Amino acid sequence: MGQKIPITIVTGCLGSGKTTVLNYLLQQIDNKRTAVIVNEFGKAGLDHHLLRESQEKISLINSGCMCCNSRDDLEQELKELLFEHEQLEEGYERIMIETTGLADPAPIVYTILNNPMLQNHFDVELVITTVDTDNAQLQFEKSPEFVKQVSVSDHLILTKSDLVTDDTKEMVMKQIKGINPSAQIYTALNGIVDPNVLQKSSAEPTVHSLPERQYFKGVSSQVQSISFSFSSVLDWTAFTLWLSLLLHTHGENVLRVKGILDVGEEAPTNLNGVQHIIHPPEHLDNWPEDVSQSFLVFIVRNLDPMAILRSLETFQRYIGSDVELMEYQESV
Ligand SMILES: Nc1nc2c(ncn2[C@@H]2O[C@H](COP(=O)(O)OP(=O)(O)OP(=O)(O)O)[C@@H](O)[C@H]2O)c(=O)[nH]1
Repeated sequence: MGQKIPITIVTGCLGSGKTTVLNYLLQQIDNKRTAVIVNEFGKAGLDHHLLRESQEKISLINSGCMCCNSRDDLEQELKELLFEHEQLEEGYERIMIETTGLADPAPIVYTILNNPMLQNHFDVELVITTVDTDNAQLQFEKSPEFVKQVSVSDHLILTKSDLVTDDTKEMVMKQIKGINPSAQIYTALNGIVDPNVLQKSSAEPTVHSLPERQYFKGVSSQVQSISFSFSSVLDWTAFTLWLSLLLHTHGENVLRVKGILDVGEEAPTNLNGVQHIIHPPEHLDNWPEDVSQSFLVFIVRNLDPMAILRSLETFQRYIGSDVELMEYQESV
């Protein structure tokens, strides 16, 4: 089997600038080797037309929101792209999926990870969320999807900052850091963004720069993050058993879990999960700079983070290492 084809999911609230950013990025990369799947809500899809000018291969899934009811479509679309990929002299280098503004990205990731065939050929490498700075305040308060999109993202792109004051931009920045301290933040002006936004950083996840506690109201008020460190090598089997039990019971409320774990090999294992979905763990080549021991970060909603600590402490005998609380952050 060849290398897996990386998938980038671009999500963000309705009208937050996903298509604008995607259009720009497609002009910056070898778009002949990039396939784009656009999922639009409603029968008359528009974004794929906007993208078509810059793009050879573009598919539209418009039977509804992909996270709710179009997962079969997505599966089918990816299988077709794989078939094409194998026919092409130089196959696809990357697949980009633009979701509807209503989408919770987690089920999309789940569709891919839950299908052995897709899992063998595709790797969900990045989730990118566009954040409309002008509307972010309202979305924090009113849209649980928005909070989920921010929570599960690797990279966040602040859009439309030309429409707001510097103070508003600063506040939105603090709010999104409060929800997802480890995401990297970029800014786009009318879609123009640093193309490195498409590169997964080797330093992710980062828990060393957790921001100060932020205060704001809204849906995000129930979102909290907590991180732990481990003093010695972890027993991987016991650890995954513990994590499976936790996610089985509380998966809905665990928006994100990330970690760098020492499981007794030369370099650590990168753990990455979105809600109850855990990506296949990735063996890193080296320890990232500034990281010398295992750590784990959770972003949770409606779940007492201290319950995770207590549970870990109960299990630490089996996991093989003492656990220590690193950071605890409430978004309220
Ligand atoms: N002023 C300003 N307008 C922007 C910026 N980025 C995008 N827009 C505009 O915002 C509107 C919505 O942008 P789209 O890229 O269509 O947003 P979208 O997220 O793809 O929209 P949906 O697919 O409907 O969810 C368009 O009119 C864009 O021109 C920006 O940085 N500044």
